[in-house]
Amino acid sequence: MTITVTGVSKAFGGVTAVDDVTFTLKENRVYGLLGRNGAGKTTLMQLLTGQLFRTAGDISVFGADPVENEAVLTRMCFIKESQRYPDQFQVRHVLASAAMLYPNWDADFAAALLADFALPTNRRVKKLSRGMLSALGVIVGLAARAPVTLFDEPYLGLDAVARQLFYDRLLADVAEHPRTVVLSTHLIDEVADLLEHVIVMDRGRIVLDREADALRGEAALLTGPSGVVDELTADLDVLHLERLGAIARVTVRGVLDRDTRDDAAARGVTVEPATLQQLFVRLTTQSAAGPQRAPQKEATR
Ligand SMILES: Nc1ncnc2c1ncn2[C@@H]1O[C@H](COP(=O)(O)OP(=O)(O)OP(=O)(O)O)[C@@H](O)[C@H]1O
Repeated sequence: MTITVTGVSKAFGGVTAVDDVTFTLKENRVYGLLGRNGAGKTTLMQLLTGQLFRTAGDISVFGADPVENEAVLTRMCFIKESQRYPDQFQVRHVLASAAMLYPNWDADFAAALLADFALPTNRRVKKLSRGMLSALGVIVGLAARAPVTLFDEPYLGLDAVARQLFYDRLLADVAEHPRTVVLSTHLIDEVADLLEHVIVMDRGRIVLDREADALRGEAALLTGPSGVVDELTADLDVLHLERLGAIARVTVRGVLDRDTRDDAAARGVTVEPATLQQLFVRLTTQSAAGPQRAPQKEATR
C-alpha cells in the first residue's frame, strides 16, 4: 500500500472539512477523487502531502508520516490551482526548480509538453493566462514522474483541446511509467475512462470507494411509463426518481437481471447503465437530500 489513511479528521474552527476518513491508495493506480464544492478534497490532499496538520487519525505514505518528512515529500508532487511562484519567475525558472526538486524529472518530456501546450518558456508566470498557468501545472505534474502525483482540479482555464491533451499524455505516460495518480475533478465523464478507482467525498466523509470497473455496473437508469417503472423498481434500491408527466426516470443501484430487462423492454421501459457522472450526482444529492423515493412527488430537477 502506498498510502494508508486511518480515521483522519481535519477541523478548521467549527468546520470539519475532513471527517474520520479511512482508505488506502495502492501503488501505480489512477484514482479519481470526486466530491461537490466544499466536500473536503483539497483539504484531504493537503493532509496527504503534509501541508496541513490533521486533527485526528494517522496517515502513512511509503510507510512514514508525510508531515515534515523530506524523504517522503520528494516522492510526491501536488499540483494545485492556487500554486504561487516568486514574482520574477518565468516558465523556465519553474521548470528548473522542478528539475531540482523531483528526482525523476524528465527534461525531454517537459520540453515536449511545453511544445504540446504552446507555452512560452520566457514568459513571466505572472503574465500567463489562466489556461497557460494550468498547463504549466500539468507539465510539472507529468514531467516530475513522482511516485505519488496529486492533481487538484488541474484543468481550470484549459480549453477542451488542452484538457484532452492532458488526459492523453497522462494515460500514455502512466502506462509507460506507472505511478499513483490522484485526480480531483468535477468533469467526471471526461476522465471516467482514465480512472481505475473512484473515491467520492461528501461533506468531509467518504461515501464511495470502489474500483472503476465495478462501478460501471453499479447503477442502471430506467425510463418509461411511470406505473411500469414504479412496479419494476418497487423492490430495488432507488437512488433517484424523476417524473416528467407520465414518464418516470429512475436510477437504481445494481445490475438488473435478464428477466427484468426483458420484461422492461416488452413494457416500453428502456434500461441503460448509469454513467459515472450520473451515479456521482445521485450519490451526493441523495446523501444531502435524504432518500429519493417519493412516488407522489414531482421531481424538482
Ligand atoms: N483554511 C481554512 N479555514 C477554514 N475553513 C476551511 C479552510 N480550508 C477549507 N475550509 C473549509 O473546509 C471545507 C472543505 O474545503 P475544501 O477546499 O477541502 O473542499 P473541496 O472539496 O476541495 O471543494 P472545491 O471542489 O470547491 O474546491 C469547506 O467548508 C471549506 O470552507
